[in-house]
Amino acid sequence: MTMHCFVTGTDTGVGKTLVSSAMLSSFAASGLRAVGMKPVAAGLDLIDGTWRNDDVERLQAAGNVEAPLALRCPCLLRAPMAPHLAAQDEGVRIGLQPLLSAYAQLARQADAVIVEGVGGFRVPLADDFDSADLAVALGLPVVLVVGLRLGCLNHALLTAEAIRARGLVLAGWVGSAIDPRMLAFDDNLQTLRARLDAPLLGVVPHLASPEAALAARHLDLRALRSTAALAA
Ligand SMILES: Nc1ncnc2c1ncn2[C@@H]1O[C@H](COP(=O)(O)OP(=O)(O)OP(=O)(O)O)[C@@H](O)[C@H]1O
Ligand SMILES: C[C@H](N)[C@H](N)CCCCCC(=O)O
Ligand SMILES: [Mg+2]
Repeated sequence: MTMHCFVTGTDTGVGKTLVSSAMLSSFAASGLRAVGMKPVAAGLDLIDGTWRNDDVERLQAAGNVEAPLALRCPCLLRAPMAPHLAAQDEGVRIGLQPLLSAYAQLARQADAVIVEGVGGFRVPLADDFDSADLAVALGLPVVLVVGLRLGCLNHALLTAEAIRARGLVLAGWVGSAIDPRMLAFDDNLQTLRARLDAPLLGVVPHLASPEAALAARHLDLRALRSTAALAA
């Protein structure tokens, strides 16, 4: 059975990479061939003479399939900003076909390709397509990461609506406690549980060391199996 999915979030900086890495770590530990893909990454840092993107590196570290960078991240952009603007600065245009082709190649080598979107669900990628169009073109079940902070109820509900409006399956959602001081934490979670109408795959508490394997302890991915079977 394949467990490929598209991970989106309520915003940028809400825990998509942490949760995607935790999913990869969990799938790899259960014996699946798991690989992370970041189709479009914006933000390169010069580390030891090499330009690196933190998301791409974290996803790679959490998976167990060796694949070339060109497949794991076909579109690496320098500036940490909206990807279509970063692309414009570099005089390039983000195209859908290279992203789909890279995904197809990864999917041939893995049981679980975890595709991390960029920012929130409707981030523009070019004049004529956005991140939601990419999810549709990939045809993957979607996992929504809700960064638990004030404002996340509205963002989560709008995102779930947008996912379903495109005919995609919201396979599950994960809460990530990005704000350790959030008021009424449990009541907010309960509100999301009651209204998202999708399986809760876990709540990652605010971790002092936000690492994949530690976050994975808070996930239960069994509910994804039924959706994966539908999508296969
Ligand atoms: N549960 C948590 N506990 C502690 N820190 C967290 C938690 N979830 C996320 N973080 C931290 O919040 C920051 C943003 O998380 P992450 O990089 O996973 O977000 P993202 O949604 O992938 O962002 P981007 O849109 O840039 O890809 C990171 O520093 C991460 O370690
Ligand atoms: C650079 C950052 N970490 C993300 N990768 C890009 C987020 C783009 C957000 C665009 C927007 O919704 O305004
Ligand atoms: Mg990320």
